[in-house]
Amino acid sequence: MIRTKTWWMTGLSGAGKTTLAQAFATQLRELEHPVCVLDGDELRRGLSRDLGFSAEDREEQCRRVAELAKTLNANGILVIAALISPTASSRNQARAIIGSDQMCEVYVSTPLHVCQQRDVKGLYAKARVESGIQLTGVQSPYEIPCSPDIVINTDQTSLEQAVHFLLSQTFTSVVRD
Ligand SMILES: Nc1ncnc2c1ncn2[C@@H]1O[C@H](COP(=O)(O)OS(=O)(=O)O)[C@@H](OP(=O)(O)O)[C@H]1O
Ligand SMILES: Nc1ncnc2c1ncn2[C@@H]1O[C@H](COP(=O)(O)OP(=O)(O)O)[C@@H](O)[C@H]1O
Repeated sequence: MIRTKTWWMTGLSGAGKTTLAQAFATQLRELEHPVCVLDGDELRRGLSRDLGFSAEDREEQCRRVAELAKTLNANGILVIAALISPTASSRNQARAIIGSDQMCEVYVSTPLHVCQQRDVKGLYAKARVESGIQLTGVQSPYEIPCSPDIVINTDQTSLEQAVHFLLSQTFTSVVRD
């Protein structure tokens, strides 16, 4: 059994958070662990549709997702949160809500130029012509995590390798605990 926890994936838009979160969740489900993916982009279409991308709204988005994660964890469900969570304070707030022992901070460290090349949603192209969109890493800051538990650069690590690494870390930590 894995101790109930939350993997908090932080990184730029296009870094690979959603892709990695979904692939990791699939593997955990195959091992019969109940798991819920909380994706920032998706939650902003419902629960957080009142929020924009000001510094205050981003902090509030992270707070809401952390509260959800805490409740899910308390009900025995593993959580993978995929949020840009651009500031140290937003991630520290999440840790304070979820609990230090439960939260595993995963920095998806794919560099900006790779995210720009991928430009999955066309946001980087839009940011080149619209200065008002406050895109993270372009017009809005992203603070690099100081001491993440895990770092994954999807430019240098395949999806399969990254998921395998996350699984191996999960089971090592169970043995350690
Ligand atoms: N200005 C701006 N900056 C950043 N992101 C933007 C912006 N506008 C729209 N989007 C889309 O919103 C998704 C990020 O939402 P998050 O809740 O993860 O962001 S945050 O943690 O509150 O900063 C993000 O999803 P991902 O690409 O999956 O990261 C974007 O698709
Ligand atoms: N090793 C990898 N891990 C995850 N995504 C990758 C990898 N290599 C390429 N990609 C691609 O990068 C893009 C990442 O997009 P996405 O997962 O939506 O990022 P984010 O959620 O961080 O915005 C996807 O199109 C995905 O197929």
